[in-house]
This record gives sequence, structure tokens and C-alpha cells, in this order.
Amino acid sequence: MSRAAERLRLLITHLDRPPAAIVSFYSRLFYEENGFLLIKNLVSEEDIDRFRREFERICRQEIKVPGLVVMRDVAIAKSEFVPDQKAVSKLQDFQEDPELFRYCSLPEILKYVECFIGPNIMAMHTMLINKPPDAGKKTSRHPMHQDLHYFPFRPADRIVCAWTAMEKVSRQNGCLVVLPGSHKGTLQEHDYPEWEGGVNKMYHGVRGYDPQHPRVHLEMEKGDTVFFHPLLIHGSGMNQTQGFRKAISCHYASGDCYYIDVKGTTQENIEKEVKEIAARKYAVGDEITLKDTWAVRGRLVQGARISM
Ligand SMILES: CCCCCCCCCCCCCCCCC(=O)SCCNC(=O)CCNC(=O)[C@H](O)C(C)(C)COP(=O)(O)OP(=O)(O)OC[C@H]1O[C@@H](n2cnc3c(N)ncnc32)[C@H](O)[C@@H]1OP(=O)(O)O
Ligand SMILES: Nc1ncnc2c1ncn2[C@@H]1O[C@H](COP(=O)(O)OP(=O)(O)OP(=O)(O)O)[C@@H](O)[C@H]1O
Ligand SMILES: O=C(O)CCC(=O)C(=O)O
Ligand SMILES: [Fe+2]
Ligand SMILES: [Mg+2]
Repeated sequence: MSRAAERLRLLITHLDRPPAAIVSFYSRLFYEENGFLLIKNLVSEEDIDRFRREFERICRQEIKVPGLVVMRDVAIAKSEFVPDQKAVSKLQDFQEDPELFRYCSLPEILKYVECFIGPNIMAMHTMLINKPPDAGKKTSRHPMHQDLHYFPFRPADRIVCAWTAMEKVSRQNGCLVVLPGSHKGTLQEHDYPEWEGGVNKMYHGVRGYDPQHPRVHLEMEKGDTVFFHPLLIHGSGMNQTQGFRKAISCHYASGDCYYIDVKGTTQENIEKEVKEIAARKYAVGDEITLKDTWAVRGRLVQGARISM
């Protein structure tokens, strides 16, 4: 951290009731310098319990949600056991589930999001991550990556992710691991890591990041929320407990972001995979672009949808 930020931090910790303006200024400075900001106890226990119950209903197949993608861990998918609802490792694209989507509109979340990306706010990508106990092959890990690799829209500074712990997350159950300051770099090349035990579909890892870069493990309590920049290099460790580690997240972009053509860029490989999946799932041809797959999923949650 810069000396300015460190002095502010000391000031805040030494004051009984630090002025809100100082806390805000420090928070913003911390985000600019590190690429993430952790806010403790932001989402209520009651809301999280409701999200959990909705997740369980989906797993039990009591409701069907249009567009929802249910992922199973690759180790479980390839095992001989019949996968039950417990084997769900991730829900993706829950924008058509009103109960889960409530997360994306929570005022306490949007208050921060607005500070980072401005008043026009689109919820672009939603996930509920249910990291399973590792079956022994370390496939529960999420390789280090930059989320911008998946996004064909810009500018990067007008995109932010909110990620809320739905229970205590620790090094034991595979908390987030971040490389502070890595968001100041550019988008790197990503590909599947060469892991012996296999790797989940689309879990690309950043190629050749500096292993000497300091790492921070973000241990969090239920309701704690981290906001992070789409260029921040992050991942998560393996889940060495018997419980399923739960988190809910949304990627927001400003309503006045613009789409880019990823042809000829490092993002070509992910575009190819997304197109293959879209073709299978929606029986569409090659005319569908990466842009289209995002434009249909994005939902306005505040302000105006201008160019997204
Ligand atoms: C409109 C397209 C939507 C997709 C867009 C996704 C964009 C992601 C954006 C992310 C933004 C930011 C954050 C980045 C985070 C990175 C991610 O989380 S991306 C990961 C999300 N992954 C997906 O969305 C993958 C989409 N899902 C699928 O392709 C399929 O569900 C499937 C994983 C291939 C499973 O297919 P399905 O037919 O349902 O399952 P089976 O019939 O049981 O298996 C078929 C085959 O696939 C193997 N398999 C199953 N699960 C996995 C897995 N998790 N990883 C790898 N392989 C898997 C299974 O073993 C079978 O293989 P076999 O050899 O044929 O036996
Ligand atoms: N050999 C490796 N190659 C590439 N990435 C790795 C490797 N080992 C760990 N990572 C990545 O580092 C992050 C943390 O993973 P890991 O499970 O090793 O936890 P850890 O941070 O080393 O904590 P612990 O030491 O408690 O296991 C994950 O994103 C994981 O994918
Ligand atoms: O919850 C996790 O393990 C992190 C997932 C992640 O970084 C992602 O899906 O982009
Ligand atoms: Fe990520
Ligand atoms: Mg390790």
C-alpha cells in the first residue's frame, strides 16, 4: 500500500468514530491500489438464508429456471456415482430466478457498485458457487485468472464483481486468493492449466503469472462481500472440508460500456468455447457472436441501458 493509504488506515483505526468521508476516501484508495475491497457483514443473514433455500429448491429440481446453467465438478461428473443434487458445483445465469436475482439489486451492494462504475448499472453475469469437497484430485480448485478474459465489453474500469460469502470461507474450504495490484496490468493470455487430476470446463488459468507476486487469502464470514476489478488475478484453493463452500456473485458493467470484437485477441479461445456451448444449448449457428450471448443475459438494475 502507498504511504498515503497506510497513514489513512492508521488514522481510521485510531479514531473512535472516523468521519464517513475519510472511510470512503480510504476505501476507494485501497481499491485503486489493490484491485479489491472487502466489506464485512454487508449482506444480512436473512437474505443469505433465503438464497440458500432457493438454491436447494433448484437442486431438488422443484423449480425450473430459464437460461440457468447447472455445473457439476468434473471429478464427480466423470465418477461412477450417480450424481445427486449435492454434486452441483455451480449455478450460472440465474437472472430469471427472482429470488436469487434479488442479490444483484440489494441496495447495500449497489451503493458500492455505483461508486466504482457509475449510476447506470447492468448485472451481466450471475453465479452461485457451491465448491464441493475435493474428491482427491484437486479439481475443486479454481485456477488463477482474470475475469475480463470472459468479457467482450469494455472499459475494464467500468466493470466490477461483487462476491458474497454465504458461510464462513477459509483457507480450509477454499477461499478466494488474490494478487493485490495485479489489476494494474493488462489482460493476459489464458488457457487450461496442465493439472494431472483434470480441470473443469471453461476454467481457464492465466498463463505465466509471477509466482513471486504476494498472495492474499481472503478469509470471510457469512455476509462479508468483496468487490474486485476484472483484471485482478484471483483464484480459489481446494476445498479440504466435507462441506460445500457457498458464495453468490454478480458481475456488473456500466450501461454505457461497449462491446468489442475479440477476433485476433487472446480471448478468441474462450469465444470459440462459448459458441460451441451456445450452439448445443440453443441450436443456433455460427452467426451468434460472443456479444449476443452477453446481450441476452444482461439485466438493467439501476439507471439506463445505453449501449449494452
Ligand atoms: C450461452 C453460453 C453460456 C456459457 C457462457 C459461460 C461464460 C462464463 C463467463 C464467466 C465470467 C466470469 C467468471 C469466470 C469464471 C469461469 C467460469 O466459471 S466459467 C465456468 C462455467 N462453465 C460453464 O458454464 C460450462 C458450461 N457448461 C457445459 O459446457 C456443460 O454443462 C458441461 C460442463 C460440458 C456438462 O455437460 P452436460 O451435457 O450437462 O453433462 P454430462 O452429459 O454429464 O457430461 C458431458 C461430458 O462433459 C464432462 N463434464 C461434465 N461436467 C464437466 C465439467 N465441469 N468440466 C469438464 N467436463 C465436464 C462429462 O464428464 C462428459 O464427458 P465425457 O468424456 O463425454 O464422458
Ligand atoms: N501448482 C499450481 N499451479 C497453478 N496454480 C496453482 C497451483 N497450486 C495452487 N494454485 C492456485 O492457487 C490458488 C490457491 O490454491 P491452493 O489450493 O494451493 O491453496 P493455497 O493458497 O496454496 O493454500 P494452502 O497452502 O492452504 O493449500 C488456486 O487458485 C489454485 O488454483
Ligand atoms: O468462488 C470461487 O471459487 C471463485 C470463482 C471465480 O473466480 C469465478 O467464477 O470467476
Ligand atoms: Fe473469477
Ligand atoms: Mg497450496
